[in-house]
Amino acid sequence: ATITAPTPLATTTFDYIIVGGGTAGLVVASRLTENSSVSVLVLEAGLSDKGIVPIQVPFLAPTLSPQTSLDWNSTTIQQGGLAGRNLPYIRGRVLGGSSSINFLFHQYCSSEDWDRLGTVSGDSGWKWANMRQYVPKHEKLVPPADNHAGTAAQILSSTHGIAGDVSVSLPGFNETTDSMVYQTTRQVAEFPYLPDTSGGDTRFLGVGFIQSSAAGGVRSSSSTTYLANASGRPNLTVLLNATVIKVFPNGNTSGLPSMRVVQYIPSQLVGTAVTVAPINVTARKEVILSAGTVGSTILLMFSGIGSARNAPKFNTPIIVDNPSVGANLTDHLLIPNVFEVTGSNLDGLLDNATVQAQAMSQWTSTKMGPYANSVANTYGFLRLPSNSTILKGISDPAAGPNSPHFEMIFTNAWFLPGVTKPATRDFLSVVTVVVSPTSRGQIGLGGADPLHQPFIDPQFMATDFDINTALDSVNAAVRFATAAPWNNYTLQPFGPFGVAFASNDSSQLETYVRKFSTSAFHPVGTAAISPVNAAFGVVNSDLTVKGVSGLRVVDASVFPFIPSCHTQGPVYLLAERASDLIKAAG
Ligand SMILES: Cc1cc2nc3c(=O)[nH]c(=O)nc-3n(C[C@H](O)[C@H](O)[C@H](O)COP(=O)(O)OP(=O)(O)OC[C@H]3O[C@@H](n4cnc5c(N)ncnc54)[C@H](O)[C@@H]3O)c2cc1C
Repeated sequence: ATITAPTPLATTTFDYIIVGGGTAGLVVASRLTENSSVSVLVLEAGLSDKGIVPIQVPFLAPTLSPQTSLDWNSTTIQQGGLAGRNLPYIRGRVLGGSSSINFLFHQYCSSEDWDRLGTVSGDSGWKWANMRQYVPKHEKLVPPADNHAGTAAQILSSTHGIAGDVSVSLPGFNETTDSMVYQTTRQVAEFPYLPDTSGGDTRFLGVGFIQSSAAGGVRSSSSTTYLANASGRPNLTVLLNATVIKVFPNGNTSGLPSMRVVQYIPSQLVGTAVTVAPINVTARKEVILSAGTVGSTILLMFSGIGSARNAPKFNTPIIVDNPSVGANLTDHLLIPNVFEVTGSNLDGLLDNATVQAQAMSQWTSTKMGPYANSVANTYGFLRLPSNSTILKGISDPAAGPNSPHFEMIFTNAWFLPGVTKPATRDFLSVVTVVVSPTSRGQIGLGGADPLHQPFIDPQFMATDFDINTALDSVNAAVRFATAAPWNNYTLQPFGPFGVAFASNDSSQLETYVRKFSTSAFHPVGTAAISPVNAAFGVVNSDLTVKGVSGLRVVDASVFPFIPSCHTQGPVYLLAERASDLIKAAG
C-alpha cells in the first residue's frame, strides 16, 4: 500500500526498512517483496509522481527542476574551478527519485567500468561477467514512439532485455540533425559510428543513437515500473511525505552497534527547523539507505557515522569514526557549446507557445510528436588521442583502454543554462562532458538540524586533467559540428563560446568553460565500496556499512569511481545485484 504521512502506520516493525523511494530504493523494495513472507517499509520524503504530466512527457524533463517541488533545491558551495559560481545541485524529491525527473538517457557504461569496480572492491561479482545477468532482469526494450523503420542499424537488440521492468527505447521523433550526425561518423575517422550506445556487452567508443527510459512516448521510472509491478503486494508499505532524519542502534549484534531504528518526521520544507515529534520504526533484519548520493551521505553523518573531526561542530555523537564518509565526491560537468545554425530545429518549438500547445495536444492524444522524445537523439563517447600530452605522466583515469574520456551530446536547440536565447535565431548545442574526471570533492552537513541544506563541494575542474580534457572536448565538438555534412547547417560557434573560440586563445576558452559549465547531476563516491579491511571506503563489497550491523547503502553513492556514462543504468544494475545480496544474507 502507498500511504501519505502523517497517517500512523499500523505497525512499526518491518523486516526491511528502505530509506528513499528513488531509483535504487524501489528496485530493492520490489525484489525483496517477491518473497511474500518478508515485510518491507519504504520511507520517501517526496510525494507521488502519479498524475504529474510533465514527469510523464519526455521532452518536458528540463522543466521539472531546478527550484521546484520535485527537487531538493540544494546548491553547491562556490566552485573555485568554475569562476566562483554556486551551481544548483538537482536531485529528485518524489516517488521514483531522480529517475522521475532525469533526462531519460539510459545505458550501462563500459564493461571496463564494472571490471574496475570488481577489482577495487575485491569482489569479482561486480565485474561485467556477473553483472550482465541483470540486464534482462532490468530492461524491456520496446519500439520507439514513432515506430520508425531501420532500428536494426541504431541498436543491437540481441544484447538487450525484453522482459525486464524498465522500458527502454530509441528516439521517437526524428531530428533534422540525426542524419548529419550519422554522416559525420561515416566520414570522419575520429568519430566512428557506434551501433549501440548502451555499453556493457557492446563496444562503447563512438557516436550513435540515444536510448531512453521510455515506452510509447511516456517516461519509464522506478516508480512506474518496479514499484507499479509490486504495488499490489500486501507485504510492501510505501510511506510518502516522510523525511528520515537519522538511524540509531537498538543494541549490539556480534559486538557491532545494531543500526536498526529509523527516525522520521512528516516532511517539511527543507531548510526549516524540525518542529514535529519524530517517529521511530524498527527493522528486524536490515535498514537500507537509498537516499541518493547526497541524502545517504548526510544520513550516515546524522547517524554518527562519519569523521569525528566534524562531530563537535554538529553535535553528532560518533558511532563510527570514518573520514571516508562524504569524501571522494565525483561528478560529471556539462559544457554547453552552442552553434548558430540555419534552418528548422527544436528552437521553433521552444520559442513559440502555440507550437508547444500543438505538441502537447499531439502527445495527449497519440503519445507521439516532439514531446514523446527526450531532448537529444544522438551522443557519443570518445577518448583522447593515445599520444595526447594530457595523458603524459599520469595514470589514465578511464576505466580501461576501451572506455571514454569525454562525451558529446547533440541537442538540436539552444542549451546554455542561465542565458536567454536570442529570439528568431536557431541553434545547435553540442554539449560535452568529461566522463573520467579526476577532481574529487566532498559532501558534509550544512548545520545541526537534519533539514538544513547540506554542504556540497564537488570541486569541479580542480585538476589539469579535467580542464585540459574539457578544452579538448570543446575543440572536438567544433571539428564535429563543422565537418562536411554540416556545411549547409552550421554557421559558427555562438555567444561567449563563439567569442572565446574565435580568439584562438586557449586561456579564453578555459575562462568560457569555467564560467558556463554546469553539473550533469551524476554524483557518486561518498559512501564508496572497498574491501573489508581497507583503510578507506564506507561500505564493504556487499554494501554493508563498515563498523556497524544491520545497515547497508544501495544507491549511486557507493560507486568508488564515476561510471563513464549517464548513471541511472548503473544504479539500476547495482540495485538488482544488491537485492540478491540482501536476499542471500537472509
Ligand atoms: C536533472 C537530472 C538529470 C539526469 N539525467 C540523467 C539521464 O538522462 N540519464 C541517466 O542515466 N542519469 C541521469 N541523471 C542521474 C540519475 O538519475 C541518478 O544517478 C540516479 O537516478 C540516482 O539514483 P539513486 O537511487 O542513487 O538516487 P535517487 O533516485 O535520487 O533517489 C533518492 C531518493 O531518496 C529520497 N530521499 C533522500 N533523502 C531522504 C530522506 N532523508 N528521507 C526520505 N527520503 C529521502 C529522495 O527524495 C529520492 O526519492 C540525472 C539526474 C538529475 C538530477
